[in-house]
Amino acid sequence: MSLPQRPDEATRRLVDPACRVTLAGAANPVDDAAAERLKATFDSEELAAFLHDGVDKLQRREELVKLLQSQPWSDKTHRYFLTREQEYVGGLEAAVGIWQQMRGERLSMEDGITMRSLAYFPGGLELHIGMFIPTILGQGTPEQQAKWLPLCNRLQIIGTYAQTELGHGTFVRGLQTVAVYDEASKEFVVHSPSLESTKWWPGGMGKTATHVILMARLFVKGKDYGPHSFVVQIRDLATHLPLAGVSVGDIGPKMGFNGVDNGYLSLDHVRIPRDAMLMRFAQVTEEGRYIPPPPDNQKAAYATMVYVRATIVRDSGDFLSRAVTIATRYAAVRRQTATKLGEPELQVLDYDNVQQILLPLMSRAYALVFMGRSMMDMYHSFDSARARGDFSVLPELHALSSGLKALSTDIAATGIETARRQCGGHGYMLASGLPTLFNSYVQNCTWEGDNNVMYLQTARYLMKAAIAVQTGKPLTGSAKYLSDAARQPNAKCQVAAPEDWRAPAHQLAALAAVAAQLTAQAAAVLARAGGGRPGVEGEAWNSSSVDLIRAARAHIALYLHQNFIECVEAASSQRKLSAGPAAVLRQLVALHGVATLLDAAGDLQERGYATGRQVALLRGEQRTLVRALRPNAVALTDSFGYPDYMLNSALGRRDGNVYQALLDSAKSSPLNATQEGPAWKPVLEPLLNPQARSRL
Ligand SMILES: CCC/C=C/C(=O)SCCNC(=O)CCNC(=O)[C@H](O)C(C)(C)COP(=O)([O-])OP(=O)([O-])OC[C@H]1O[C@@H](n2cnc3c(N)ncnc32)[C@H](O)[C@@H]1OP(=O)([O-])[O-]
Ligand SMILES: Cc1cc2nc3c(=O)[nH]c(=O)nc-3n(C[C@H](O)[C@H](O)[C@H](O)COP(=O)(O)OP(=O)(O)OC[C@H]3O[C@@H](n4cnc5c(N)ncnc54)[C@H](O)[C@@H]3O)c2cc1C
Repeated sequence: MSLPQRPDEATRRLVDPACRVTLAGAANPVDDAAAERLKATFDSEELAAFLHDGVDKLQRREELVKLLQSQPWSDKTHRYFLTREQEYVGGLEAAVGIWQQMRGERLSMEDGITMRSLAYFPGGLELHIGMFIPTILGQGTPEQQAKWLPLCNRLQIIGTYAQTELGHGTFVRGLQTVAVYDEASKEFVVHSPSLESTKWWPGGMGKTATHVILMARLFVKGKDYGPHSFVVQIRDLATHLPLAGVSVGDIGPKMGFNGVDNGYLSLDHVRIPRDAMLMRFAQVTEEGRYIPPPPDNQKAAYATMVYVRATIVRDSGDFLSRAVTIATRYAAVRRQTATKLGEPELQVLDYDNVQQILLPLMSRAYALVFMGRSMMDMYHSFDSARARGDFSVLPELHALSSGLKALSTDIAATGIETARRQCGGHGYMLASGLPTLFNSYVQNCTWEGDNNVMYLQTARYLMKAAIAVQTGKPLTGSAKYLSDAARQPNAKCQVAAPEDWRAPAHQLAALAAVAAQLTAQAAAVLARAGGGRPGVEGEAWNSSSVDLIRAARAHIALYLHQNFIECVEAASSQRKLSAGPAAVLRQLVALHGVATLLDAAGDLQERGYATGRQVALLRGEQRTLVRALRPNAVALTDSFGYPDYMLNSALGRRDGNVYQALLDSAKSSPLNATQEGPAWKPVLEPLLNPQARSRL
């Protein structure tokens, strides 16, 4: 059923005159959405093509959307009304459906990845694709890859990554699952020796996976060599029943992501062949000799975590930009409160407070999108170097990917919820798309390394850099600015007018000053706690962790902003963008710098780098930049290039027809399947129906 957007004539004649004025003033959201696009000062399609690496890629996405919309397994109409079991089965059907389409239509891997993100239906294959295959690729020998990867690619086996246990997630060296080499049979015996050693959390392990990458402590001839990776079959391929000695199941409902069957697993002296240990780096020979990984790659078994953290950084911009798209488009068509009776009500996006929240969030989404691309480039160049046996960039990559994983997911998770709250009551509807987006995103702050713990890994690197600075050693890489800061410990902010704060040079100088101060402070606190001895472990480290995390956050915030500036300047100087989109991106960069600095307003002043007046100028500049960007708000969401099918949001639809979409969605609620509702017979009728009540 379709209702008119404005009150019809008959209604207007019925209502009293005062009310009539308000009703007549109501605007049409579809007109508002169209009018917004006319305000734009740049070509949003050009920017969209740039962000998606070409018009042809965008067109291809449209074709893939059509393909998905024609399939029952990727229909999203009922997505918000599913039971846990339906979600689990549906998530798998979608993943398998995409895989079959790829095979049947001979689609490329890139098409498959795009289809997965368009359909976005997390399920039992997430870890097969996201960690099982990458671990075999990264840590398996060529022979092991040849054995396992074809089976993985044909979905003849399904795997997951089983590292975390009931008792240990963060402290990987504390894992209790063991893999003991038996020289007589040339097998490993994998075993869970305690309740705490039960594997807990691996995605898809509950009811889907047939195999796991098991992270277990390797024992050879009684010696403990710490966590190593093994491929272990847990279910029979013909019956899907657990193999002997394997106890496995689903861990139960979670805050979100319920299509994924996260699982538990306990092993009772299960025997696996020697070649089940992934031996690209560390090896155990037939006769039971342990060959360690190369000295500069002692953490080879942790490499999958570095890869996945890089992909998490990449995805953060994607998720935040979806939320910003929904909230901004809705704020542009939602009207609330007329300043004068009889005047049209204001678009919510024209309220200063809403703009001041949504547009900085937009700038953060763009910054994360660019960061994600750079992070993956960094990972791929490490991967090529690793193939040549060169691990020299790993410490820097680990420090950056850990800190960026933490900061980007903090920004994205907080940002999605902020965006949802800007949508008022309708943002609380699943049909808005925002609650599901938040609930299925927020675990990114925890998995693959809790964010506090990840900041502390970056801090470990920073503290070593701080010690190097103190001893006069030259620094390279992302912490190089610490040497410059040490040479000018009393540098002061040079901003004199509000617009000075737009200059990348002023912004970077201020962010570097904050990061350098917080690093120096953390180093001093750590040294004091350690009785003057520098160290990156133990009680002194623990009692300094608040300062360490602040320092790491500031270091990564600087890195994120610097990357945004460099990417936009490179695109502009290489003429990948024309003047219009380049100018708007520069405004976003400026706003991102200002918003990031405002997050650190206290730190800017605490040690006298900036004055209160300079911070006031910064705040004023944020207002100016937000107002300058306001006409482009909706066009900037268009440049993210999300098809309506992908967003699956009544509020974020491109055409602005939000109220009709909400009503249509409500009508598909299973509670509306009958007029009287499912509680009528068992509960309500005995109470309400006089005849039934008389029978009580
Ligand atoms: C799709 C997603 C689904 C989710 C899946 C999951 O969650 S799966 C489960 C995901 N689970 C998690 O993410 C668990 C999170 N926990 C961990 O990653 C680790 O246990 C830890 C990093 C917290 C500490 O580890 P530790 O106590 O062994 O280490 P330490 O602090 O004593 O440092 C020793 C040295 O190692 C270095 N180094 C460390 N890591 C790496 C690395 N990846 N690479 C390279 N290097 C690394 C470190 O810099 C240091 O170097 P230095 O200074 O000596 O030259
Ligand atoms: C949805 C979801 C899916 C997951 N999927 C998988 C999977 O597929 N495979 C898998 O193996 N694992 C998986 N995990 C597990 C995940 O990797 C861990 O939960 C994560 O690494 C955090 O570890 P933890 O749960 O032990 O937290 P804990 O370490 O118990 O953390 C609790 C608190 O202690 C703090 N803390 C802990 N250690 C330190 C420290 N050294 N210094 C300072 N603070 C500290 C943390 O910051 C946190 O605040 C998943 C988790 C979730 C939520």
